[in-house]
Amino acid sequence: MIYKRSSELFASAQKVIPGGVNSPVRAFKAVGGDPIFIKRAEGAYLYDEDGNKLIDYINSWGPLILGHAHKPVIDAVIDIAKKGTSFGTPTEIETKIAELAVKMVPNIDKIRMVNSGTEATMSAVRLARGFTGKEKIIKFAGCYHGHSDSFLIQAGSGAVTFGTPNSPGVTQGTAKDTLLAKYNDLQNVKSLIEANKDEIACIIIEPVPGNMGCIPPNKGFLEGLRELCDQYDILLVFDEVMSGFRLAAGGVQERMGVNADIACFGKVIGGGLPVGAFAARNEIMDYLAPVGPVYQAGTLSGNPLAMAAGLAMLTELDGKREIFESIDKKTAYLHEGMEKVLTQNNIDFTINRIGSMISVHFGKEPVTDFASAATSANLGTFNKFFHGMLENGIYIAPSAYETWFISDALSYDDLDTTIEAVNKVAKTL
Ligand SMILES: Cc1ncc(COP(=O)(O)O)c(C=O)c1O
Ligand SMILES: NCC(=O)CCC(=O)O
Repeated sequence: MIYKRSSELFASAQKVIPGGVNSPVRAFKAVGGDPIFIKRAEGAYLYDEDGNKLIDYINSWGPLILGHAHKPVIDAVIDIAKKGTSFGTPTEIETKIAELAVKMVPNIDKIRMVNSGTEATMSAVRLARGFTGKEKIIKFAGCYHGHSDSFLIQAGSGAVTFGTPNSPGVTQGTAKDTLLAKYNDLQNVKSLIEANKDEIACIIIEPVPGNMGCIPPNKGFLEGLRELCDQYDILLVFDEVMSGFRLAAGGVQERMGVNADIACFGKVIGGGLPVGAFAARNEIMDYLAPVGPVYQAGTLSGNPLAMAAGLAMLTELDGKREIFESIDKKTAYLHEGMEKVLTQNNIDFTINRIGSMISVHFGKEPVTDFASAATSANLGTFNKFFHGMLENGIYIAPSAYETWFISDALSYDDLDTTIEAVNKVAKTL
């Protein structure tokens, strides 16, 4: 594959944009080489500026669960854009998407729209603090909740990929209110709570983490957190930015039957436009301004284009619930296929999967938390794997700490092509 024009565009970008990218994970800094500039995309495929066609396993980092340029979403955006792009007033479509989200997600009465997953989690924590009158929060090492200050403590995703899980710029004052727990370790959480009695507003968690690879929660772990939260009067915040409207119509709350007090969304809920949201039962949501005292706002929150894209996406998912089964089956097929060829090629690996979240780790040991994800990251092997896949026309995240984002636009032929590419690349590892 030739990436001449991409490299030229990257050279120009670097002069005026830090690192040439508007979000660090897009850079290939961890794997080496220049990022690929995309010209257009359709269904399961990206077409880059040099005319290469790639099978896409990033899908805009999750939102495009039905593939690129999905017609109902595109049509909805075009239609509404002709009527104006933003009014700064309430619009009917905001109520429509809220009604649909409240219907699809268990255990929520009201939802507030924001512009990103970061805003959703940041606002959820403020709400939890306001509601409980307590200040500390517990987060888990390796979980990523966006880039607001409280969360850049042992954060996953790009923060760990680029070696800054604790970012400079976060004050000591803020950092001291974020207590760090080990994922899948209930005893550790309990000790933290005991040591900070009556001070913890919420536990925030990716109920199925995707930002240290995909890590399934151990049996009883989420249930145990729910019990601890009930026992100690702590709110449980599920960050479902990645898992929401993906692992089930109602996210992890539905799929695993554990209720959160506040659920955060992003990615799929915006259909590829900038949307985040947080939701809870009335008692909690009515603590928000203008009803309650906790302030939260946004000039472009509930933007008509974004709401139209999100509504079209959720309408598709709600109307065709079989999509969730279809995408799970495709991911299971990919899982089995990759497992087979990696085994045949004597590669040390672990594949983690729940539904349509999957990650390949180049180590034999189980990957159950941040420490084991880091041990199995084997960056040298991963980087070779990444570039080998790319050379074979397969685009996966340029980081050993990301889940693959599967879309239902992938055909079984695409999956076979991918498995064959894994087979070829495995011989070079
Ligand atoms: C679980 C999780 N929470 C929050 C975020 C932040 O979302 P955004 O990038 O839209 O700010 C992300 C994605 O990056 C995420 O994966
Ligand atoms: N796992 C990280 C993401 O999904 C977010 C992408 C970004 O930060 O650009």
